[in-house]
Amino acid sequence: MEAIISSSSCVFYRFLTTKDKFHTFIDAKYEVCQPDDTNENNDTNNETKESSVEEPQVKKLKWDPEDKKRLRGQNKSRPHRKPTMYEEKPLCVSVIQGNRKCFYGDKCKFHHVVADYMASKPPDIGDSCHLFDTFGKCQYGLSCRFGKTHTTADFQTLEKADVMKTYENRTPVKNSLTKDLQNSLRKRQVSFKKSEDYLKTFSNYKDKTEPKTLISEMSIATMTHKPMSMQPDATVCSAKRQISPEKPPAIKTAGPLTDVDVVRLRSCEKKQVDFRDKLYLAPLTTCGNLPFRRVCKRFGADITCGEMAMCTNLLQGQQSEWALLKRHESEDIFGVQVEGCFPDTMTRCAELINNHAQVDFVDINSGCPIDLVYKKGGGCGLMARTRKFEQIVKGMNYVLDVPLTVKIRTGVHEKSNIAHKLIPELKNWGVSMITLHGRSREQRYTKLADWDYINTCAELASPVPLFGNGDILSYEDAVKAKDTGVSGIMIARGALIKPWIFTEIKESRHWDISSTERLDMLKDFTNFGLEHWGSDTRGVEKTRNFLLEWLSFMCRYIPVGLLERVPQKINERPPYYMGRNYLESLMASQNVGDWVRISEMLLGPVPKNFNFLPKHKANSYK
Ligand SMILES: Cc1cc2nc3c(=O)[nH]c(=O)nc-3n(C[C@H](O)[C@H](O)[C@H](O)COP(=O)(O)O)c2cc1C
Repeated sequence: MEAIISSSSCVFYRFLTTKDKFHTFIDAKYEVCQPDDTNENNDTNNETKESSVEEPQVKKLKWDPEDKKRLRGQNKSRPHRKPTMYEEKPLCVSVIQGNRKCFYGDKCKFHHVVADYMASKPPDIGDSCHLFDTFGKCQYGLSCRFGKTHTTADFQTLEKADVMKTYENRTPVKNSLTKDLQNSLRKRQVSFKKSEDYLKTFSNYKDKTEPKTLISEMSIATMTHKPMSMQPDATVCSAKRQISPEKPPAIKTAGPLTDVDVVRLRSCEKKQVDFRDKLYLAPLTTCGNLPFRRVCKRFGADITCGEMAMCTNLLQGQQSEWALLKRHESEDIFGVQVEGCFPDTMTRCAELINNHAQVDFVDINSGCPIDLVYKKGGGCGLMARTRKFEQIVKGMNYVLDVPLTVKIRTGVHEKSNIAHKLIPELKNWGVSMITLHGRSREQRYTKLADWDYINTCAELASPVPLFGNGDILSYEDAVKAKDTGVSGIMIARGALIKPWIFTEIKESRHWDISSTERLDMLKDFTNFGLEHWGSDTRGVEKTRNFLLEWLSFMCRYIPVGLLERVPQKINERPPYYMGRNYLESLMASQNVGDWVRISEMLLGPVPKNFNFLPKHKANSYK
């Protein structure tokens, strides 16, 4: 290879087009792992205090602190700096919000004297504030890093009344956790009436406080909720009628009593979502945040899903976990993904989401391979714990008014696929859609997804829609995938590498996107990020961090105009090449220093002592 450019932090080589320069790219978001000694065929998982359902066969998992060091897929050793560390003494929120009384009084360690804060504040990043321009008001006021445009010489903050009017009574982002709900969850004052009804069907359920209802006499089997297309309405509806408690509780309404207050949705009246032939942006921990999803929506993604949330954390009212459920108004078909391993917590969590969030579907992540989840019996561990899986699916389906979907893998071990055995069961248990990632847990990303197997499974799943997932990076890949008979496709890394893949698929073309267009896309992301995480130093650094995580995938894109043969394949490592201009070369660099440089074009210089190592370390080379 011939070195062309050499700068302090990066070296590019002219793209020599011999095939031998391509070698398999082993992506290991979650590193490749060995089969572990969990007994897959038994319910060998832990019973923790979170579960009140007795499971006599359950073997306790011993928590060995030494194991922590060995947890795979966590990348725990990477340097971690909280965005709060970048500002020594921020301005107190009480001052930002208009000099209201500081809750912490004398003990508050933040600035209260505006002039002192302004003297120590780092310089502004840009001349216009996206929040001020868009909403007519910047809630970060004096602490905004683009604040000059909306701050007067005597430190007053400005507002644009006419622009503000457009946003009156409009909430572009939904599903925030309210303080009231958080307090109720912490004090365990939230009612899980429907979940309790369901959980009482277990003969070994411990809650002795509630009198038994009709439900306890019913077999779980009668509670199966098959999608409308598969089951005559009468079967489902009569089962539902039986399980209502004999005396319904008094109805609380916030106005006159209407049908909506009295008549609950029957399972056959569950909200329906037409999943077929849609492009589904995969749930992506860390990278699939709300600003990134907004970018993908603009490029044509049809279905979006929140990052995986842990059901126990949601039930505890953890703010950071609830942030994963947030939905932007542009996300018209939006679901949330939850992970858990017990029927009681998963059922309650579904009821909580049903009652307090606006979602179109709820997805169970039974494909997650990471040790932290798998060893507890969650993620793809559930695929081998069919009894628990059944109870979870039926319980969640019972409490949800929206469809329940499931994401699975081919199986746990490489040479023993189990998805085909599970799919007929999932149909019977009543899931509304199945996504199949065509690789096993053991394989991670080392081999190509098995689309022949996905095809077989799609036939088995019919009439329940099955989405195929794995290795789609071009519209040709998508066409081939659809030909296998799947109802739709899910795209994960392909969207991170080139979010415009959705446009390419919809328009059946290769888009030789320019580096300026890509920079504009990154600019949109940073603006959405500032809206989402804030335009103060903390928000700017959070936005930068998520931008860098994304750039660690995006650098793998090779511009169409430079390819010897189209399309680029996901499992081929991009060779070193020189772009058609400086920016294109910079965007192709696999050096963290260059990603940081791109972030500086959009978000100003990094703070002192800044360091970054991507979470998904397979993508970081320096
Ligand atoms: C960065 C990253 C984060 C992911 N996070 C999740 C997740 O939260 N939930 C999930 O079900 N799968 C997650 N996955 C797996 C993807 O959804 C998808 O199943 C997998 O990457 C295969 O699709 P692909 O070949 O199109 O990348 C993640 C994958 C990546 C690369």
